[in-house]
Formats: sequence, C-alpha cells, structure tokens
Amino acid sequence: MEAQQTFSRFCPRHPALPPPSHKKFQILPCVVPKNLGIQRLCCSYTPGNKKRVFCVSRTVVDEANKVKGEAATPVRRKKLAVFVSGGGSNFKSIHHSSLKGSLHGDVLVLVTNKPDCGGAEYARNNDIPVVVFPKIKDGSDGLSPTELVDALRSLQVDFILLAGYLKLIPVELIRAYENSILNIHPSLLPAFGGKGYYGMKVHKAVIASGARYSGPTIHFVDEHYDTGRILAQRAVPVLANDTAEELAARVLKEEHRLYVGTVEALCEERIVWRDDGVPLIQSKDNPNEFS
Ligand SMILES: Nc1nc2c(c(=O)[nH]1)N[C@@H](CN(C=O)c1ccc(C(=O)N[C@@H](CCC(=O)O)C(=O)O)cc1)CN2
Ligand SMILES: NCC(=O)N[C@@H]1O[C@H](COP(=O)([O-])[O-])[C@@H](O)[C@H]1O
Repeated sequence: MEAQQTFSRFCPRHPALPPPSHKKFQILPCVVPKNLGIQRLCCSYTPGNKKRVFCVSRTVVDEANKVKGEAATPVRRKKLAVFVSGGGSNFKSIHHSSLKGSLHGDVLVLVTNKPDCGGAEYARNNDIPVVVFPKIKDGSDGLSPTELVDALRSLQVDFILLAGYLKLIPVELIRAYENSILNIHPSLLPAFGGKGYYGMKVHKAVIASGARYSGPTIHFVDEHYDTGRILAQRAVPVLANDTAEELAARVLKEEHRLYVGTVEALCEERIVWRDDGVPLIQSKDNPNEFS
C-alpha cells in the first residue's frame, strides 16, 4: 500500500521520468523491496517484455521534491565493516575515500582471520577496531558466527565489504545481512571463480587459459564462493607476455577504482534491483542511466 501511495504521489506526473506516452517505457507501480535501504518509487518496463522492469530510486523523488520546491531527502551516512586476509589495498582505497569525503560512509570495524596481516596493521594504525573471525584454532582469539553477527548489529553496520578475505562467510552472516554483503574478485566471473580461486591462483589460471581479457568483478555474496549476483565488472587486457604478477597489478589498479565507485553508489542508495533479480548501479549524474 505504501508503495502505491508513494508511487501515486510522485511518478505519473514526474518530469524526470519518461512521459507515460513514451513508446519504450510505461510506468508501473512496483513493490518496494524490504530492508534493501533503497526506495523504489517508480518502475517502467519495455512493453511486451514484462520481465524487464527498471526501477528508479529516491533520486527521482528528490528531483520531484525540487520541482515542488521541497528539500531533497538527505541520504543517511552508512556504516561499513570490511573483511580482509592480506595487505588490504582495497580496504585502504575505501578508507581513503571515506576520509576524503567522496564516499558517504565510515569503516567502523575491520574483520580478519589473520590478525597480523597488513590490512589489520593499517586498521590499528588508523584507530579502526580489529575483530578476528573465525576463531583461531587452539587460540582464545576470535568470534563465533553468532558473536560476529551480534557485534556487527551492535555497531549498526549497514554493509559488509569483503576485500581479499579468504574464508567462507557462514550462512548466519548471509541471512543477517541479506543483499548487504559485497565481494571483489580478480577475474570476470563466472570464469575463474569458486573454491581454490584466490589471489595469484586466479591470474595464473587466466594466463594459462589464453583468455585475452580479465578484470575485477564485484558481486553480492551468497552461501557459496563467487556465485552471488554480479553488480559491477571492468575488462582489463591480458597481454601476450604477461606474467601473473603483471596481470595482477593491472587488475588490482582497476579493482581500487571499481570498488570505490561501487561502494560510493551503495552508500548513496543508487543500487536498484531489476525485476529479474539483477542489481544495477544508477548513474550519479543521470538518474535515468543504469549500468
Ligand atoms: N559465502 C561466501 N564467502 C566468501 C565469498 C563468497 O562469494 N561467498 N567470497 C570469498 C572471496 N573469494 C573470492 O572472491 C574466495 C576466497 C577464498 C577461496 C578459497 O578457496 N579459500 C580456501 C582457503 C584459503 C585460505 O584459507 O588461505 C578454501 O576455502 O579452501 C575462494 C574464493 C570470501 N568468502
Ligand atoms: N577470491 C578472492 C580474491 O582473490 N580476492 C583478491 O585478493 C586481493 C586482495 O588484495 P588487497 O588485500 O590488496 O585488497 C584482490 O586482488 C582481490 O580481488
């Protein structure tokens, strides 16, 4: 009902949306999804293919408010948890963007299975609390899955970002943070993903396969390794004489750009879900453009 009321208030006469007579799109009310942190207020579909429903997010509502002379709805700053197992260069890129102000979120906690890794050291040097997960064998250190969920909830973490984390995220965390956990993988999934595909193993496999392109994939996390919904990818050339290290460096540079841009969209609530379950990123500059 709420979606209908909201929808009827904004969409049919909203100037930023294709006019109802627009041949390509017709405006349809859509159900506002639960707890995705995204307001979906207006949807449109290509006639004859009802499956492809595109929804626009609160940006359209803000435009509507502007037209009516009302202030835009301020987007709440998001609370982030980052999970690492190694050097943490993606974590550092995200943290730098948060400090710079381009990323509308704060890293509240660093979670790692390797408390001595470079990412954990950077966190301690920047006053970011470090939590060990999973428990270290025979050690007192570390949380159980339930303890980790409780800790993240008590910090009111909105999103979890995996960045070179090499352990399987348990189903307790997946259920507690549905559609709110992202991972970055250093190949163009679904190729070269799954158990055993991490770090240099991925780049060695790409080169051995003769693939001419590789690149980072950012996806939502489900119970299995690398099978969640793909949100963003960038293609990177594989050169004939590339070593795995050279390819890794080229892909990593693109990872930093892609992860920061994707998390910026996440924090600004510019992620929308197509009716067939594919997540899209809404352009910051043009609310009618999605990628
Ligand atoms: N539930 C999920 N957990 C994790 C995912 C995911 O998609 N769903 N992504 C991984 C990250 N990852 C690829 O992006 C990945 C990491 C590790 C492995 C792997 O094979 N790990 C080895 C153990 C390695 C080690 O302990 O040094 C293994 O499980 O045998 C594959 C893919 C993070 N978690
Ligand atoms: N399958 C998971 C995986 O291989 N992740 C990869 O680990 C590296 C972590 O680098 P970082 O610690 O410098 O961010 C990154 O290349 C990331 O894509």
